Amino acid sequence: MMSFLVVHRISHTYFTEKTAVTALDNVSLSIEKGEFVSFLGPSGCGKTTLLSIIASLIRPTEGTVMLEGEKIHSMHPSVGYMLQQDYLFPWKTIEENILLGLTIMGINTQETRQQALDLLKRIGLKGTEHYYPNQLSGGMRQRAALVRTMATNPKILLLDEPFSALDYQTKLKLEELVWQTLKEFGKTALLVTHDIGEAIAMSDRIFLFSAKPGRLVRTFLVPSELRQLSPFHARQHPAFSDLFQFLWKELDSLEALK
Ligand SMILES: Nc1ncnc2c1ncn2[C@@H]1O[C@H](COP(=O)(O)OP(=O)(O)OP(=O)(O)O)[C@@H](O)[C@H]1O
Repeated sequence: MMSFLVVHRISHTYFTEKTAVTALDNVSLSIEKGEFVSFLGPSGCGKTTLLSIIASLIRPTEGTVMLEGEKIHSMHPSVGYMLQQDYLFPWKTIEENILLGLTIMGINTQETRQQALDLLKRIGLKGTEHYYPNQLSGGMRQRAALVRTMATNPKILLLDEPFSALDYQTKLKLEELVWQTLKEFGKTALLVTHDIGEAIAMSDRIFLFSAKPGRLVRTFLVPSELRQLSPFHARQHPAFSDLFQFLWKELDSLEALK
């Protein structure tokens, strides 16, 4: 049976006037429904490029992406994207920001509105509906961005370093919240991160990339005792530090190659 998401022989070269940069070289991988995977690798290994290709923001030089057996060509309502910056519109309230996605997708109904506002309450933003983004902290804004991404009920969430601009404490709390929310709704998620600990704490599998050109080097299955635990608890498990050290060495040797 075909996997939920299939990335097949993707290569991508950015052409500028003077140069050609091969960001990805023949990357193939597949992800199952409900899995949480991370892309880990040195800076410039093409993680963001691959995410943008999956989101159809970039058309790859070669290769295909299939979601549930169908080729993805253009921006797809089944794919939700969450970035390092929240990209909330400053002139719209939190509620308006969240409902905007529903309107754009043509699914702004009483039911979808209610679901989005319920999720907003559940993740601790009750009472902020009529605030403007600049009246909230960075962590609160990222939570609002999560609700906005979830509101359209995407089948897969692409998370491009959504925690990296936050202070450490807020980051740990948000990792926990995102993990729990996605598990509860049975979502499939793909996280781009530089942070080895974050990748281990959140993922079922980790894809390790090398840079220049970006290649998929190895895939690691996170041990089941860690996978069952939420990120906060996984970080305290003895198996966490073993895997951390192992991945640290792997990444270090890839950095040395640069
Ligand atoms: N629009 C662009 N035009 C030209 N080159 C680009 C463009 N976007 C990315 N690149 C190059 O492609 C390579 C991969 O970039 P990408 O942003 O995908 O890597 P990354 O692994 O996400 O990096 P980081 O972890 O630093 O965000 C880099 O060498 C980068 O300089």
